[in-house]
Amino acid sequence: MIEIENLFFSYTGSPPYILEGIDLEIRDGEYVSVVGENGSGKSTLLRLILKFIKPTSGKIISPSKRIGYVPQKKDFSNSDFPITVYEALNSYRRLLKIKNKDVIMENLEQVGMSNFMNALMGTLSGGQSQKILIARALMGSPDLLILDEPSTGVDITSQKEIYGILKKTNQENGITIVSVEHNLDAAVSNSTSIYHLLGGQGHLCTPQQYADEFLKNKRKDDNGVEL
Ligand SMILES: Nc1ncnc2c1ncn2[C@@H]1O[C@H](COP(=O)(O)OP(=O)(O)OP(=O)(O)O)[C@@H](O)[C@H]1O
Repeated sequence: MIEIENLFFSYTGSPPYILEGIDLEIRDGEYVSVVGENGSGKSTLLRLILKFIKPTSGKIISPSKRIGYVPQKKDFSNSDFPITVYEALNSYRRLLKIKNKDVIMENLEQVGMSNFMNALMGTLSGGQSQKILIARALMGSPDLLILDEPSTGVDITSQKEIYGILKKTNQENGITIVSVEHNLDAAVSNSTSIYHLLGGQGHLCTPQQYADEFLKNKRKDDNGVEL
């Protein structure tokens, strides 16, 4: 469980705050999508949960020891430093001090990328590289998986596959997921809860409530007619 109590945060340490009095409980096994406008503090909240940064005031209690993290999409097309999928995952395996090399294949299979072991990272599509980043994040058998916009820059087919992988990871392997989402339909279809950040404050709701309260309004034109 992650417990956030009366959390305030600003990058300068003084007002104005990006996050103001956040109270949030995420139970084990949940799949929470964090949504909100650009600049509303979604990635900042993830960084706080990951302990990359500290709250200005308030508390975050997260007993998770093994956290997998999928950062915002990276560009691997740097031909000056070609690295294969295997090499990328193997160096991460060494970093985590996992002795058994089989984890590389097991995790590639889990994301449907076992045929890409020898492919250069720079040659992968956006969706394929995102799946490799998910495989990497799953390598240490995390109990908590944190993702920052998993489907941004990814084609529609790969998006479906990625959400399928995440849903399976959550439902079958019981891994808690906290994911920043710009894809609001995916957030509604896949999550168990949605955390909506607005004006520095957050509101936890069910996917159905979010769809009813917010998505419906977004889909109306300026005259209130549903699009
Ligand atoms: N390292 C930083 N130093 C100072 N300000 C920052 C830093 N990172 C983000 N900010 C500011 O904090 C605010 C929240 O940023 P954050 O990236 O958390 O928002 P977000 O909701 O994830 O946005 P987006 O949807 O555009 O990714 C923004 O005003 C941003 O400019």
